[in-house]
Amino acid sequence: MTDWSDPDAVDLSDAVTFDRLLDRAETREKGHFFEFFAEGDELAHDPGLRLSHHGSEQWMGQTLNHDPAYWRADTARERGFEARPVHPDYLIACVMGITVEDLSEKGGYFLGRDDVEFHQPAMAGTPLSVTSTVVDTRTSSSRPKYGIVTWETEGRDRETGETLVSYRRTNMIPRREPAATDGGAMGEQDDGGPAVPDTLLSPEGERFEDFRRALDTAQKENAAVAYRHERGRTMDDQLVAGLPLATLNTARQHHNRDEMADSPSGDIVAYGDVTRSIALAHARSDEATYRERRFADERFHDFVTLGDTIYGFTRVLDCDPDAGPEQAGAVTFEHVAFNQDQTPVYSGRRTALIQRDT
Ligand SMILES: C/C(=C\C(=O)SCCNC(=O)CCNC(=O)[C@H](O)C(C)(C)COP(=O)(O)OP(=O)(O)OC[C@H]1O[C@@H](n2cnc3c(N)ncnc32)[C@H](O)[C@@H]1OP(=O)(O)O)C(=O)O
Repeated sequence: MTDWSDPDAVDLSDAVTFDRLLDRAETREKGHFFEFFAEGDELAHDPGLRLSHHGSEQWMGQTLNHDPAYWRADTARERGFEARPVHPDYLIACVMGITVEDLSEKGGYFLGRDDVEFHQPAMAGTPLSVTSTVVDTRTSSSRPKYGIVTWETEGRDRETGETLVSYRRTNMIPRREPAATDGGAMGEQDDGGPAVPDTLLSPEGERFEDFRRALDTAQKENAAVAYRHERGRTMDDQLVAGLPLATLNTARQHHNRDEMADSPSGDIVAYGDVTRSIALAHARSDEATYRERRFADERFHDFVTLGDTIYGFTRVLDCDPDAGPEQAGAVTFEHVAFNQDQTPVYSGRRTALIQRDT
């Protein structure tokens, strides 16, 4: 009988032999199918990511986030931070990146996020501890090969236990066995198209008062405050594969071109947090941000692949002069990331503190 543990028993460098072996081999799987998740389950994510200035600066540079408070200690102190924090987009991308191995590595898509709250600034050197709870699971009525899972996730400082960021996130997750569904229903089409305001106003400057004046004017004129941002950023390898890998995000969608060739996108797709961060950077370049507060109703509407260019569009929804410290007021925006074909790929509501006139 052949001793198959003998290193010379099979020649692994022979392509025909190797092909036959691969056909017989079981794949040691990563990630979980939809059926794994049950409401109430708690998962502790274990990768050892430590926030760093290097990671934050790499993220900010690549996504065009140039707010000096996250680059320079003196501006950080002027803005009321004890020390220079890491960027909140990098923080949330790291917290979510760590969870991918347990929650979404099997594939499927990141559909949206809600109730994003930044509890306190996060500092370089902080080791992360991240936990998630399954809050909802349901069958997708339109895609029998997928289920839809919602988790609540909290990212904490592993040493102090303090919560840094929390959110509720929804993904499409492949099922091990397809479900029987009616294939989904088509919504009714409106021939006339939705109503849009005749006039879109832009704030004259980048301070809280500029946004407030523009909103006041818009209300009197039956207009909306909404504008485009000029910059665009084309998705290259560094953005699509490099940044998610740097956050330990193991989703194959971002770095395995072989697997993604047969998927609906036909190629690797950008990490939703990268797409979002680019559109937010475009918006922040036209405002005097003081602090990020929260995000709601974030949705990822379409794929972003290599070579797509991401632009930004912003609508101003509300200005609250009483919600911030002396130096700033709270503005709620709706931001949209769109591609070179003017197709929206991300939208979300953001409340940020914007500096007042000095
Ligand atoms: C991280 C990470 C992964 C990523 O970052 S992946 C990159 C970011 N995400 C994407 O690129 C996804 C882009 N979106 C799409 O391509 C399409 O939305 C998609 C997923 C192909 C679905 O297109 P549809 O036209 O079929 O979209 P529907 O609006 O009909 O939605 C399909 C079902 O999903 C439900 N749904 C959609 N959004 C949400 C949401 N925010 N919350 C809850 N449920 C949502 C919708 O109700 C539909 O349900 P059915 O029962 O009717 O199927 C990572 O690994 O985590």
